[in-house]
Amino acid sequence: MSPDVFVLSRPHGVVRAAGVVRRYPDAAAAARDLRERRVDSVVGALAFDPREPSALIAPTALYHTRIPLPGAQPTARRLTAVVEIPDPATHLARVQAAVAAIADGGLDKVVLARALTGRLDAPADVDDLLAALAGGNHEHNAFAVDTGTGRLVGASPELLLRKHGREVTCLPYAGSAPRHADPAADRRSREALAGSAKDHREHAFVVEHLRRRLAPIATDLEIGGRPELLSTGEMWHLATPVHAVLTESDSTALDLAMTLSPTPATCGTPADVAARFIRTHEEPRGLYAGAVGWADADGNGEWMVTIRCLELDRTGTGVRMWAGGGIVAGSDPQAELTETTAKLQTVLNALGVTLDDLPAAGMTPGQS
Ligand SMILES: C=C(O[C@H]1C=CC=C(C(=O)O)[C@@H]1O)C(=O)O
Repeated sequence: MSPDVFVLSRPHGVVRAAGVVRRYPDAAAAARDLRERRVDSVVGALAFDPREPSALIAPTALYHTRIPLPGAQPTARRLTAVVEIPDPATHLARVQAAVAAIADGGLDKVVLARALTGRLDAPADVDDLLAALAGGNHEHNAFAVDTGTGRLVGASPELLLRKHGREVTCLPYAGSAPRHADPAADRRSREALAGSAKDHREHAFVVEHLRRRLAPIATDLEIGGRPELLSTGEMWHLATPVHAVLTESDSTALDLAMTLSPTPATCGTPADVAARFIRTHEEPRGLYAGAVGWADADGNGEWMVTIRCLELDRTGTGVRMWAGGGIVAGSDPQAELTETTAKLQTVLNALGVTLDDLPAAGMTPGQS
């Protein structure tokens, strides 16, 4: 298994970290040590709920290369003892409850997630998994974090922030439609998303959150007009480029990640009401739906929204994966369940597990 405690592959290159100087479950302590240059860099994962433990590390060394990870074909595996958390009927009921809460007022958007756990027939090698994830999307996105109890591994397309000096770029994603192998069906799915008022509403909450958090700390703030349509191997998404120049240069990329995360791409609007809804209805998310990335003491770094991911236990056979979707007025529960299944395909494909192997899970493949 890889000796690296952290790997982030992006289209512009790979950042790796080796060795552990210190582990930080407390993100505020890591951010303070980095700001005060007590450590040179911090890598890892911020929890979704700031009150839950993060998995941050001050590593011995950080390495940058300018080439993304090469992709590789997944190794075929079997996943057994599959459990869906919650079961599909409960997820449908939660979506209905969210739509009702939105209709009652006081909540505009909430992102509801579900998890799937199981056991692989052979331990997953993190390097193989990273290569399969990087090979599954045209940007070669992939990440892996040593959490202390296992590995968090995934391929998030969603850039929370990239910071170089005072320059910041973000690429928020929200609004989704599944990809299809048949080009005509794939085009229809893309066009349906482009014309979906519900998905554009869902997307706008994320952009508005970034505007509100960045405007007070930026001299320049440019936000794209109509969202772009971008794709992963499995999904179409609406995405809006954001560019900001920060007023001051003292804050690090980790400080900024903590200011921006979680966005309404994984939590909701208003944030406190959505977070309460999630806490009441869901099992704790841990690291899913937080942020994963690196930051150095010069203030630079890059953080992705922690989606399209799974956690492997120490043995490399116990696996938990998640997918969520934004619920707004007009969301259809069955379509939301299908969307989470399509999003789970990112990690299922990389694991070499097919839906046919999951009859016990009651998962319904997206139409193609
Ligand atoms: C919360 C997830 O995706 C987010 C990112 C893109 C599109 C999303 C959506 O359309 O709901 C979600 O906000 C996930 O993949 O688990």
